[in-house]
Amino acid sequence: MSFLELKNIQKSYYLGKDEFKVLKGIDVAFNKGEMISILGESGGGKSTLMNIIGGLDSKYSGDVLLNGKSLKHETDKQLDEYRRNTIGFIFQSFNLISHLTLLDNVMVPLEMTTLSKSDQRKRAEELLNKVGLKEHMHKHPNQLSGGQKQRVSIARALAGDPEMLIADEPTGALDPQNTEEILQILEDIAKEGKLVLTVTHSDKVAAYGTRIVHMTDGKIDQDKNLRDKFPEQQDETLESKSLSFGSTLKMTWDNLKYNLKRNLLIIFGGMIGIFSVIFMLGLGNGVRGYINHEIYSQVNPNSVQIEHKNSNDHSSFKESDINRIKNVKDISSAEKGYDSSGIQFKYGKKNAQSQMLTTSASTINSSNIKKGTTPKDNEVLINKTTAQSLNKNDYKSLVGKKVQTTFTAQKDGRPFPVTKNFKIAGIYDSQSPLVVTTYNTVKQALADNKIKMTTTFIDAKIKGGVGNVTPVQNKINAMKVNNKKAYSVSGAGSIVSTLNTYINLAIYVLAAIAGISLLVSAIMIIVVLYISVAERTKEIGILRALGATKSSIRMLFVSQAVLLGIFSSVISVIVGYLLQFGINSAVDGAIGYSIIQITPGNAIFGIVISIIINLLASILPANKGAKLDPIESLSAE
Ligand SMILES: Nc1ncnc2c1ncn2[C@@H]1O[C@H](COP(=O)(O)OP(=O)(O)OP(=O)(O)O)[C@@H](O)[C@H]1O
Repeated sequence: MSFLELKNIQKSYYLGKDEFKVLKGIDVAFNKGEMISILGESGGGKSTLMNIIGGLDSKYSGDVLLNGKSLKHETDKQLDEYRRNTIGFIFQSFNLISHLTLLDNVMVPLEMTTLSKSDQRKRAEELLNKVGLKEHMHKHPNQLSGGQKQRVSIARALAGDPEMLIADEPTGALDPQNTEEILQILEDIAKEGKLVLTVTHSDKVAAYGTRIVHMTDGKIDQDKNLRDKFPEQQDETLESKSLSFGSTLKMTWDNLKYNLKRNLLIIFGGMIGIFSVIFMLGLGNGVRGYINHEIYSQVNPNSVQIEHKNSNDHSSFKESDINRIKNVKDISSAEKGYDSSGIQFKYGKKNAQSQMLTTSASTINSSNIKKGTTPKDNEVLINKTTAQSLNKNDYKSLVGKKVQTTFTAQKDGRPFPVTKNFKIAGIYDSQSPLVVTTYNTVKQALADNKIKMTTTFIDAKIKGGVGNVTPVQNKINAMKVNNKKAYSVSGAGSIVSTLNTYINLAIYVLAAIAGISLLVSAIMIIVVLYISVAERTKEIGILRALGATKSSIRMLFVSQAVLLGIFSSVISVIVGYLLQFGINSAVDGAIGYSIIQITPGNAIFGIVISIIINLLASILPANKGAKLDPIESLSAE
């Protein structure tokens, strides 16, 4: 059984409906240790035959048998494997990958073997040494002479330890001296027991082989042994695998570095979109935080007051009302409350006024109390403006002092002024002109005037964040007593909550507008990748010839897009944080608040969205690259 056997191989090309028969029935057998020169007229079908033998073309009739096993009807994957394991290609135009160093070019087939990284490198260096180029291994192909390039391509063809070498016009572009040297290397390879198939036009080159096969008009018309073939050797071959993700990534990385300026521009373009989104979100967080901070410093948004739905109803709330409110989910407490408008103070000769007396201490944020504490029985908490009216020079000294306080109550359906001396428990600084005291204090003051205490509102507190306020308010507003809506809720929380909804809406609209530039960068990535596929068509052909699978080619472009996305977004995040630092340092002094707050969540969102967009943008170009025909790609200029 021969190593390689061709049986009645026929191949036609079609131009429209016209059939051009190129191979018209090739029957021939080759063995390892042979150095075969394929001679023939130009256009006789030699390259077409080599493509079939090399597993690059599977559209033919007849059969190619390798060790008796047919190559036909094989899947793409099996043909990829066949090229990796069995074939090494050497081309007339060398077909080295220009953005990789010599070492990396030779490493490509080795990365498709199961050898360890260090063994791969060792073997690549040995092979470069064998062809006399070890000291040039860090150069790029464009820094070499033609003869040197061909030697690199021989080293690369041998790297995967193939059983057969296909050399299509290997010396076509070389001077006589280099031709001689290359042929010597090819002969040495045959001597090692490999099958070497060399396509040539030159009789001189053909004479170097052990056998000449001549083709005319798509058929073999001469098959002549020149000398004995070299002995076959049974040595272990390298086990192959498809290109690993890491190797693909490294190739992409090398390509990015090779086209550095262009890629920096693309990264910059992508950055604009991601940066705008991250920055808008950060600014939104800052503005929302600032507004909330300002509001919360004045009031407690989780404190609500429940009044009668009917504003003409001045009746006292009952225990049953309080229990009803207490049972509402997320209400942490509900207490009797009293309020009255139009408060007057007298301290010595000084008078002052305040808008409202309330028993709801929680409406005042305790952090705003400048001096003293919240009031106990027979005490009041007043605001700074009121205190300053009573003692301009040293308002804080009023804490602990007694002031005459007058508020208006209802007696027999008429307004009735109630006057009593209360101790000032504390002074707070806020714009709300409230006077706070306890329920019992009011009750006692009214009793002194023979007035029955009325609970004018229910003072309730809501658990959790400000987000709980609106739902709880809605529930209470909807509650019915005797089939009628009974309560009306007021408090700062619902305003804060509504305000936040509007601010969030504005942030998302702004971020979405900024996001339009992401669409632009996605289109940019699509265009760039299509250009990249066009530029790297030859490289795709080379990689496919070396046994890379379609998915490896796809991965090459997907990883290019993803890497670009990672770089743009990570730089955007860094720039965003730097700008945040700069702006906040400048503004902090003026408003006492960090107005830009990019959260880790925003940063991660930016990076993830950038990767997803680039990933999606890479699908079409990457598929185009993967589907390219290896033979056509190899002939790309
Ligand atoms: N993709 C193709 N579509 C149509 N015709 C093709 C295609 N590839 C090759 N041919 C034709 O097939 C014939 C054989 O081409 P092939 O390249 O195999 O010849 P060759 O013997 O290698 O020639 P040369 O020595 O000049 O390289 C030629 O006439 C060529 O024009």
